[in-house]
Amino acid sequence: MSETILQLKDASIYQGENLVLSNVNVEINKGEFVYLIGKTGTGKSSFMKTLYGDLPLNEGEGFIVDYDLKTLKEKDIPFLRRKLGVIFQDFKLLIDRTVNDNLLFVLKATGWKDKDKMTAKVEEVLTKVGMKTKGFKFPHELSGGEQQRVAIARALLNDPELILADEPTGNLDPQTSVEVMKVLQEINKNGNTILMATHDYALLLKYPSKTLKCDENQVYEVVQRKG
Ligand SMILES: Nc1ncnc2c1ncn2[C@@H]1O[C@H](COP(=O)(O)OP(=O)(O)OP(=O)(O)O)[C@@H](O)[C@H]1O
Repeated sequence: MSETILQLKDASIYQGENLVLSNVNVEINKGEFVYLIGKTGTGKSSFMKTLYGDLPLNEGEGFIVDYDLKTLKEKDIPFLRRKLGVIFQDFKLLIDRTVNDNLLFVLKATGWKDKDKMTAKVEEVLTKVGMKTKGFKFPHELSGGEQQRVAIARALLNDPELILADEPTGNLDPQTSVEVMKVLQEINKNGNTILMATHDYALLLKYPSKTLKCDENQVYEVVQRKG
């Protein structure tokens, strides 16, 4: 039987007083790669933010990696985020330290203590994204695509049950986007569940997968045409 990683039932998503999405019914199972598409302003980021606890869920039901979004407390959020790997359009790397130190910083902040294990973990995740030899570099010494690979490596540090990627290729040229996408596909093949918001239809066509669309305050699954 497939394991449910995310389930929203009749959920409404708000930005303050404004209703962004209503009657959201979405289920994501372990191992799936799911796109979230929709025009600008239709609520993709708000949807993602609700999932990682940046926006509260006040209406409907929402369960994500064993957390109930409806009863989520402020103090639970860091623990929820440890089970999620979040990737943003603008990478969000710390610019004042090397790639290795960016990753070690996250491990320390999430309670890792053993130096050897930390070094081994950093090497493991950098290897997964093809950046093993670049750990000594500072973010500004890397291309956009390389910085995004590091951000993906960072998202993998605590073996997340679900990766939420909000427009991860939004700042990259088409060729680099495909390279980053290949990394995400590889990670998915190795068992990680991924939800990726994007407006890059070229990627969707090249790597077809289950697709959810935000439109007119609704989220629904779209069937991709073949050929
Ligand atoms: N901080 C905020 N406060 C109030 N309203 C907001 C806020 N952020 C977004 N909104 C509104 O919520 C709606 C959905 O925005 P959201 O950013 O989720 O869309 P999106 O689909 O991710 O767009 P984009 O592709 O441009 O990132 C929009 O009408 C937007 O104006």
